Amino acid sequence: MNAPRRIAVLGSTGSIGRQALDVIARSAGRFAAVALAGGGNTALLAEQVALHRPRYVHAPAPCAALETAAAASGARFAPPEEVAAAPDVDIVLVATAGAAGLLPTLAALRAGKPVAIANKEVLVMAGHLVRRAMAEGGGDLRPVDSEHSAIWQCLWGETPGTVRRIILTASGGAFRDLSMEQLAAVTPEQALDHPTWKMGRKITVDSATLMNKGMETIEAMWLFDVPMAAVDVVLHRESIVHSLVEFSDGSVKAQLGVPDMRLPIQLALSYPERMPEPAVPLLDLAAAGALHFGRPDTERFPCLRLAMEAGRAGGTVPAAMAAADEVAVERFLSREIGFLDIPRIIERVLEQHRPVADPSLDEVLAADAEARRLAAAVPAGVPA
Ligand SMILES: NC(=O)C1=CN([C@@H]2O[C@H](COP(=O)(O)OP(=O)(O)OC[C@H]3O[C@@H](n4cnc5c(N)ncnc54)[C@H](OP(=O)(O)O)[C@@H]3O)[C@@H](O)[C@H]2O)C=CC1
Ligand SMILES: CC(=O)[C@@H](O)[C@H](O)COP(=O)(O)O
Ligand SMILES: [Mn+2]
Repeated sequence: MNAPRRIAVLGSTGSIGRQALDVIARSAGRFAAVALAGGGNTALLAEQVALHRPRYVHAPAPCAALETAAAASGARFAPPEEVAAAPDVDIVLVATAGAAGLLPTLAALRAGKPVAIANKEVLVMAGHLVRRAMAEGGGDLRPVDSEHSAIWQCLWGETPGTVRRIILTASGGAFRDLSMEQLAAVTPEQALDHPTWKMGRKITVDSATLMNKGMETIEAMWLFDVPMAAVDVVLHRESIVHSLVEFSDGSVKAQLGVPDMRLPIQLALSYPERMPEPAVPLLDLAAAGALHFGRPDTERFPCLRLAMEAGRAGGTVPAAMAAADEVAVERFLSREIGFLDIPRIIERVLEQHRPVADPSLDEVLAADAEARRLAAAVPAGVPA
């Protein structure tokens, strides 16, 4: 048997990270977790280190249990940017939430590594820098986000230049059937109750506002090198059709499966091979019965429109939007603002943002910091 692929799992304590470790543990030695990086949940990270015995570990503030587990397993503390470029790492899975994924992604691509990219904020903030790092270092991106994994698979074997339209499916999130009046009164607990997927808190709220889908339109532009005009969104309640590609001749291809992230995670790690065994329960279409499709409503869910406009504007606008969204979602989760304040705050921040075209990394980070400051200062309940 071949030596295992050595995987750095950045964000190993999160929803994607934990599922990735499950995929790795079940891979019968095809994959090994050689680096683990978490955030504040150092107790879980310590357990993961004891189980997977990685070479590298990282947490912003390690606890005693993590220090002990690392020493016992011979793991060395190293920052994610160093791990991402280490010669004894074959693939970097970026499953850190938010802006923290940016520097390791750039480091891995500049070092010529494949990056299994779950973190969409990285592409939203700085897709142009990501593509530049790929060109400089020769690294490549393997989409983990379910829709983009679907599109990736639909494109395998197709002739470049034949894509007419990328069609992203959206579940519609927790509040897809609510009126504006009802949306004004929803709680964080209700927002976190996603109808089809089990995910981290931030992305689950983004799904409820349709910001997740908006960010995915920008993610698709950078991953598949298409303009926003070639990206479309269709509502699909069941999350079984993960996305579609329409080709020049009118033919449409889709990828289907049960809503379970272990499949796209596994595929990004095994590429270009498919694993011999399924990572997830098999799809039973007869049991599913009916699949539904519809148009998204940007009146009730303006974040989709805001994100698509930001994607068209480019420069620092998507970075400012993503940063404002991160702050607004955090404020909503801590009950400081209402659900409908999320798009209002983002819109208010974007009105005040002074865009920079083709920004440097420093300019992206400055736009991010300024948008966070502005978003924290917008009071609740202010009309856009
Ligand atoms: N969950 C899903 O099914 C999907 C997720 N994605 C994307 O994948 C990414 C991760 O999502 P998800 O797993 O749901 O998120 P989670 O919130 O569950 O996990 C986030 C991970 O990032 C770590 N983290 C957060 N902030 C920091 C920081 N400042 N520095 C270092 N580490 C940090 C967390 O550490 P800790 O928990 O220890 O604090 C955790 O390991 C997101 O970008 C999301 O959009 C995309 C498609 C599907
Ligand atoms: C699993 C995954 O890829 C999520 O990004 C998912 O797409 C969220 O569902 P929504 O379609 O509700 O945004
Ligand atoms: Mn997705």
